[in-house]
Amino acid sequence: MQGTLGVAVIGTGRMGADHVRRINDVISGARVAAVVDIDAERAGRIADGIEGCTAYTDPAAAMAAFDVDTVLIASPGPAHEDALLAAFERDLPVLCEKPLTPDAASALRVLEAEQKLGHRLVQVGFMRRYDSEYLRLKALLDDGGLGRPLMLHNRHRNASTPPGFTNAMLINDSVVHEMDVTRWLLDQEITAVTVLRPTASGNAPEGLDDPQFVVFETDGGALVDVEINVNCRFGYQVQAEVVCEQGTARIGEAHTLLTNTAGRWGGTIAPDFVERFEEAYDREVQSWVNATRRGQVEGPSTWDGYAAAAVCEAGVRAQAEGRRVEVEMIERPALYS
Ligand SMILES: NC(=O)C1=CN([C@@H]2O[C@H](COP(=O)(O)OP(=O)(O)OC[C@H]3O[C@@H](n4cnc5c(N)ncnc54)[C@H](O)[C@@H]3O)[C@@H](O)[C@H]2O)C=CC1
Ligand SMILES: O=C1[C@@H](O)[C@H](O)[C@@H](O)[C@H](O)[C@H]1O
Repeated sequence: MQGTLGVAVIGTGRMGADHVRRINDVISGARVAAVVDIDAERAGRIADGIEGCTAYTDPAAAMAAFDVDTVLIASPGPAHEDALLAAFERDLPVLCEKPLTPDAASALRVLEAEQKLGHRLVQVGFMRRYDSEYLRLKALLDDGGLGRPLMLHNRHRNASTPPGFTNAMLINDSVVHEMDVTRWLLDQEITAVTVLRPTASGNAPEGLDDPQFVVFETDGGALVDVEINVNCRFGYQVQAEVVCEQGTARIGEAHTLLTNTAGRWGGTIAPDFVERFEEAYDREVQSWVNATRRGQVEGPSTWDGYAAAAVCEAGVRAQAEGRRVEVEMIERPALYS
């Protein structure tokens, strides 16, 4: 696909609006040709500020527009399947925000639909794979100098959660990122999940058990733990430390300016993911546009989205039933080998 790509951005909430800004002002090779939201006023407001951009309430109508070449899905997870299948009908490349879909059965339907097409169309928005610190950690592990990875410790802290955030969302919306980075960094599949809960924080809203401690086992024999702590109040932190046979490596602690002043030493903590992962989102969307213009599909695939959904399903059951749950997954299809 040559020339400037016309993108239809579906869902113009927090992430969608940020991706619209990114496509307009930050990256090259694409423009926002359409925005779609069930909230017509919201979509209209965004379209009004962009030359040549049309607002829609129906994703399929936007995809049918003559100037739409690609689709960026940033609606809530339960709306992804319909939007993905509509994009497949028109053979349009898609960048789909995580999660691919909210459960393994719907992710499998999407996986099967893409296989019927016979070629990949989807890049899933697991943006940590584009973060400079995670990329360095991945390169170090692939280099092999640290030896075999034995353990991976993760900390995932959010300042607060939006209203209505549930225990299942803690797994499906938040820990899903650690599921993806575990599979990607270690190049191993997750085979079982256990969820433990300490005493709930006084900051946790009614009905949410926060923080939680999640453990993954992998088919390569590694153990992975995740502190998920989404109402920590002090800011947004994502950290990882891998313990290998010949050494350890850690990211996420000092990616900021460090100052010494008045008897104090330290840096700042990002308030949220939009700031902490700003460069990663930029790199993710630019890579998607570049690959699409070359006629290629790269990055986290529908298979990665399905695998994460299968691990999420085990995680939600492990959480609800208070026991270790094994992950059930199909064999990796040839299209994703
Ligand atoms: N990669 C990352 O770090 C992050 C990814 N996300 C993901 O981005 C997606 C959107 O999340 P947010 O922007 O936080 O949600 P949001 O609630 O701020 O925005 C969602 C928007 O989609 C619209 N919408 C709802 N159903 C729709 C449909 N069927 N068709 C079109 N529009 C529809 C809503 O009216 C709203 O404007 C989710 O999949 C979420 O998991 C969210 C936060 C961070
Ligand atoms: O994807 C995201 C949110 O949906 C989720 O709620 C946060 O916990 C994550 O840190 C963020 O990256």
